[in-house]
Amino acid sequence: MRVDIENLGAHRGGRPVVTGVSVAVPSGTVLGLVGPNGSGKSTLLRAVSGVAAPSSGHVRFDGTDVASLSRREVALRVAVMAQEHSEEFEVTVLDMVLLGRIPHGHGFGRDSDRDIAVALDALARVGAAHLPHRSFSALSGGERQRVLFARALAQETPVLVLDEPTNHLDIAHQLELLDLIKATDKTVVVALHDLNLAARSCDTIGVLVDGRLTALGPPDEVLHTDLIRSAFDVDSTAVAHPHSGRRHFIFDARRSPSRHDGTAPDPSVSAPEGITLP
Ligand SMILES: Nc1ncnc2c1ncn2[C@@H]1O[C@H](COP(=O)(O)OP(=O)(O)OP(=O)(O)O)[C@@H](O)[C@H]1O
Repeated sequence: MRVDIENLGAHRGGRPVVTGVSVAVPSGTVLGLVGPNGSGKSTLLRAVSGVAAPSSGHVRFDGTDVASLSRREVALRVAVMAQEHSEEFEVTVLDMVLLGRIPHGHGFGRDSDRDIAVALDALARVGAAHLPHRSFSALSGGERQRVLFARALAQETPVLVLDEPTNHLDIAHQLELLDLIKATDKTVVVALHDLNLAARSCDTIGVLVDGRLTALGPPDEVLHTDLIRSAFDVDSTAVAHPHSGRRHFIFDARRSPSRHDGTAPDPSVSAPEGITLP
């Protein structure tokens, strides 16, 4: 399912925090959103998933404006994994994943054999096949995160909106989850903080700074040392991965905050021998 974000604006706490964002996400591709803390990634994702109405612009799923859809119609199209979770109530892991089946007319004890099979399969896909009868509130942060991703998968939607889904995950589970995202035929919009993992996992990268999309394109075109310096105030060195040849960043130092001051790249910074700068 194609997702079109058109000239989107969004408020938070009565204040505009996202302005004029336009991105077309072709069906089956992964758009990664990166940007500093507070740059508006979660706010944009809330608007894209229909959780909060945009203050201006449109989000369309295969041409249909999200604003024209009922909550159930939205939930049949997009599954959301939010950053903050308030799911502290006592439920088993299996029941938590079965909540993803509610838009299909099931859930709350009316689960069919298929619903349970879908939920167990989703748990197996995120490496949580051993957890279904545990209490959700007694899980570790990383286990919870994987269960919530399983719930999103169990919703069987063509679109996934994921806000920092790798939070709390150990490196093996980060890679596993991102590989699952990459392998799925779903359309995915995902906020990520790790630029190297984002480059590895996303077809397109959008960089948000102060609520505006400052760069958009394939990872190799968008992510470079100047961009990292201007968006994050961080000096970095780009190296070619010895096996894949893919560009990889080593983060050298936090600069004193200087965003938007037009600071030119420091000419004294050069590549160590054997290292390729972009
Ligand atoms: N509930 C809220 N009420 C008021 N302002 C909010 C609320 N949530 C976020 N904001 C503000 O909106 C702006 C954008 O926040 P948002 O959470 O979208 O950024 P983000 O890029 O997802 O950040 P992070 O990387 O820290 O998760 C920030 O200035 C933030 O302080």
